[in-house]
Parts: sequence; C-alpha cells; structure tokens
Amino acid sequence: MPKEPLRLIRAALTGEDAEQYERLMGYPVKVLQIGEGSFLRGFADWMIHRCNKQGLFEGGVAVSQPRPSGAAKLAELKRQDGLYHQWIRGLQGGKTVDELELVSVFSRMIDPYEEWGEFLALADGPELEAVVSNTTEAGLTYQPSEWAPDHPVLSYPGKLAVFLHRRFERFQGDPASGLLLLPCELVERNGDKLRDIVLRHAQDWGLPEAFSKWIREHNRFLNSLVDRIVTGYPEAEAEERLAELGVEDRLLNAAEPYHLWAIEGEPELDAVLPFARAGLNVRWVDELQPYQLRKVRILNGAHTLIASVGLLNGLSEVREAVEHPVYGEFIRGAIMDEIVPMVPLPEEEMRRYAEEVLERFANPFVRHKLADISLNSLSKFKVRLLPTLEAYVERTGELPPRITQAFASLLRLYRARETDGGYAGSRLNGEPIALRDDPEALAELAALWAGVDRGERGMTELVAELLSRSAWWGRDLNEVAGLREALADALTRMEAMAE
Ligand SMILES: NC(=O)c1ccc[n+]([C@@H]2O[C@H](COP(=O)([O-])OP(=O)(O)OC[C@H]3O[C@@H](n4cnc5c(N)ncnc54)[C@H](O)[C@@H]3O)[C@@H](O)[C@H]2O)c1
Ligand SMILES: O=P(O)(O)OC[C@@H](O)[C@@H](O)[C@H](O)[C@H](O)CO
Repeated sequence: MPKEPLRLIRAALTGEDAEQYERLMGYPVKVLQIGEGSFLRGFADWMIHRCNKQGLFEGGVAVSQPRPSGAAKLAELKRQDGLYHQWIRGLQGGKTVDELELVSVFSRMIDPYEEWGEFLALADGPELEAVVSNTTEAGLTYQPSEWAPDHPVLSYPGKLAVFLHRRFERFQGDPASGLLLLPCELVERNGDKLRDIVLRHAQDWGLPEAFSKWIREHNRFLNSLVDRIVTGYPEAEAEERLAELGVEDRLLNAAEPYHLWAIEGEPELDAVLPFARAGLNVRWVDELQPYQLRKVRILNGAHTLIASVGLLNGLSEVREAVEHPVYGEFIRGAIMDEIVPMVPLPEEEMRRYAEEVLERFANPFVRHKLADISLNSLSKFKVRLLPTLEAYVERTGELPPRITQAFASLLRLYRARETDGGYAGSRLNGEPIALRDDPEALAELAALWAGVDRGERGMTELVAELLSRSAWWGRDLNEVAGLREALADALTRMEAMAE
C-alpha cells in the first residue's frame, strides 16, 4: 500500500493541541527570545508551554535569531507556524521516560535583520515581561557599534540596548515597564554581564543618564544556571517516529528528562514567570554559586575527562564510555573519589547529584558525541578539572590518579599536526581526530610535539614546556609537586602502546 504523505505539523493539530494553539494566538507576547537554537526550544520554551497549558502564564513568545546565519532555522520555524515536537527520553530514578509533546509557544517569529521595525515594535508591548536568550558564550560579548537605531545591530547585547531604549522612551521611564532579563548563556554571572554590556553601549552612544538609571534600577538582569542535555534533531530515529505520527516536523527536538534552572532572585518572581508553580525544576535562589560550582566541577568536569580519555581510546559517545567495562569504572572512580570530595559543598548532596549525572550520562536515548564535548578542551580543563586536581594535591599531598591520567590523555590527544584547514590530533590507534581549540595553542602544541618526533626533546622536557604555559592553565603547573614526572610517565606509556 502506498504510504500516506506526511502532513505539515499545523494541519495535523487536533484536540487539546489545536485548542492550545488557538489560545496561544489570542495571548499577548510576554517574552522576547533571542536565539532560535535547540537548547532554548528544549528548555525555556518547553517550560513556558507547560505554564501555558496549565493556564498559569497566558503569554506568547516572539522568537528572533541573534545572528544573520540563524535565518534558515527561523524560516523553518515560520514554515511550521512556530510549532515543533519535544521528545523527552531517558532514565529518571531508574524508570524510563518517553514523551513526545507538541510545543506551541511561538506566536511571533521575527528576523531582526529583515524585520527590524517589527522587532523594535515589540518593545511597545505593555504586556511584555521578559527577555530570554542563548547565544553561546561568543554571543554574550561587547562589540562596539555606531548609534543607528533605524538599522539592525549585529550583536545581541547591542540589539537589546536599542530595544530597551525604545521601551524606555515609549513608557517615559515608567518603573513598571522594566523587564526581567534572563540570559541562559553558560557564563558565570550571565545577568550581570549582559547588564554591564548594555550600559556600556548606552554610554558609547551618549544616551541620557536617566536611561541608564532606568536600566539599573527597574530592569532585573538575573544571573542563572541552566542544566539539561538537549541534543536537537534525532537523525537516526526521527523518520520512523514522525511516520508513526503522520506528520512532518523538521524541528523535532530531543532532550533528556532532567532539567534544572537555578535563578538568582526572590521566589516572588515566580508570580511573573510561574515555572515553580507549574511544577518545573526551577529554583529561585539567594546564591547561584553552589549550583554553578557543582555543575561545572561534576557534570562538565566529568564530560571533559570522558572526552579526552574516550576519544584517545577509540570511543565516540558518552554513554558508550560510561558503560564500558574498563573506562566506565575509571569514570565512576574519577567522579566519586576525586571530583566529588573536592567540591566545597555538603558531600552527601554532591554524591546524590553525581549519581544523577551518571544516570543521565547512561541515557540510552541520548547520543552525546565526545567530539562535540571536546571543543575547546584546553580552557575547559582549566576551569572544569584543574581546580579539582589542585584541591586534591593540597588536601592529600598526592596527585589524583585518574584526573592526572585524563590530563595526560588530553596532552596526548592534542599531539597536533597542521592539516589543510586546521589541526588534527590522534587517537592511540593512530586515527587522526580534528582538534577544535585556540589556534595559537594548537600551533604551539604542534611545534612542541614535532620536536619530540625529531628527537630534539624527551617526554619530560615536552611536559615541562606544556606545563609552563600559564596562558593556558592560569599559572605554571611545573609548581605542582610530581605532576611533570607523572604526566611524562603516562605519556611515555601511551607512546609505547601506540607503537
Ligand atoms: N544543548 C545543550 O544540551 C546545552 C545545555 C546547556 C547549555 N548549552 C549551551 O548552549 C549553546 C549551544 O546552543 P544549542 O545547543 O541550542 O545549539 P544550536 O546550534 O541549536 O544554537 C546555538 C544558538 O546560538 C547562536 N549563536 C551561535 N554563535 C553565536 C554568536 N557568535 N553570536 C550570537 N549568537 C550565536 C545561534 O544563532 C543559535 O541561536 C552552547 O554554548 C552550550 O554550552 C547547551
Ligand atoms: O556545551 P559545552 O561545550 O560548554 O560543554 C559540553 C557539555 O559539558 C555541556 O553541553 C553539558 O551537556 C551541558 O552543560 C548540560 O547542561
């Protein structure tokens, strides 16, 4: 029998989904979103949808892309009337979760580079409450630009500064017109950073002091920490799953069940953004730092460790590594015996979080690629693992064996050589692996390893050079007792295995 053609997602709406969509179209825009990527769709938008479904928020989201290259994804969203399915799968407390949910939160889709006037007009909306964003760390940066409010500004903070100025003028600085700003970028104190850049633009452009005062006093730039693994379109399974539904959805988005949004702000803010009331794992907290610390050290630190050790030894995905008979034990030992005890927070709670992280890593439905996680591993090692190594040495007088081994793995994986468009490292089996990291550091690594190949320096001299790069590590790591020798030994053993 010929297959039924798939229907576009909007035409397939029925029952509660159709009603929810109709309700959405009647809601005012309450959130401006800068970022069309998978993460926000699988996190903040899914949460707003949950709030709307319970009748707690009654607001739509206007989504826009932060850089011109996001236009294709935005066009895709327009083609689908802003609709997409969120596929949440994984293990939670030992039970399998498998939910496919139609998300309808985007009531407007605006390309700021083509529809700047419409974008700015959103600032006039009396019901607008918040701005959320995810533009990666690279997007949350100051990029000087001219004051030209009739033309789209390229950077995200620049756009926001013009947008807020329009709102300030429209409501004549009314304190009640201030917004909640919720940047989700994984940058420490992301709210403070965004506010400082906006204020810097205001100063560059000579905007009145009253505007800056309104920004400082009546807009809340909230620091927050996001945590959920969102892997986007599930290539391998999408076709089959969508055929079951009989719909076409190019924005099908996969994510794990776990989610946490820790937001530094008083719980009363839940009256505006009713996430906690909707039963979501959103915590309004006095101090964000403990959440940041435990996530960066335990989850991200373990990811960075797994990426180096796994890639070097021929593995490709997180789950494969944690379920491996040898590397799985190694990873658990590194997390439980070396990382967790060094987090300066209540240990029992950290152990529980670490168990949860291990369960998330073993999610049979999430295909998290080590190659993706390994992007910029040098700076990630510095922030995510080095503090653990240093704390361990200070407390015990010894090196943490597994983290030291992971450090050696990273240095060996980064046995860089120049290729056509960049640098490649190599696995122990000799297979090349593209390295995506700071080009200057990769050039130095390539030159230093070439010296070893030419017999100009031995392993100890190589390690001494590498450890002396304060620009990479924040200090000369030759000062850490025994580290040079331990790394040189490990690298010598790895070289012998590779031959
Ligand atoms: N996917 C996850 O599981 C997850 C979880 C937590 C945090 N994050 C963070 O989110 C980011 C990736 O987002 P995603 O997973 O939605 O990927 P994605 O590729 O779907 O989206 C990336 C978004 O960032 C924007 N962007 C990229 N570079 C930019 C730049 N230089 N300036 C302005 N905007 C830029 C893109 O236009 C797009 O909106 C990373 O920084 C990651 O650390 C991701
Ligand atoms: O996104 P990165 O490249 O900074 O780090 C890779 C992963 O550790 C990270 O994406 C986690 O999966 C995420 O932070 C979970 O919330």
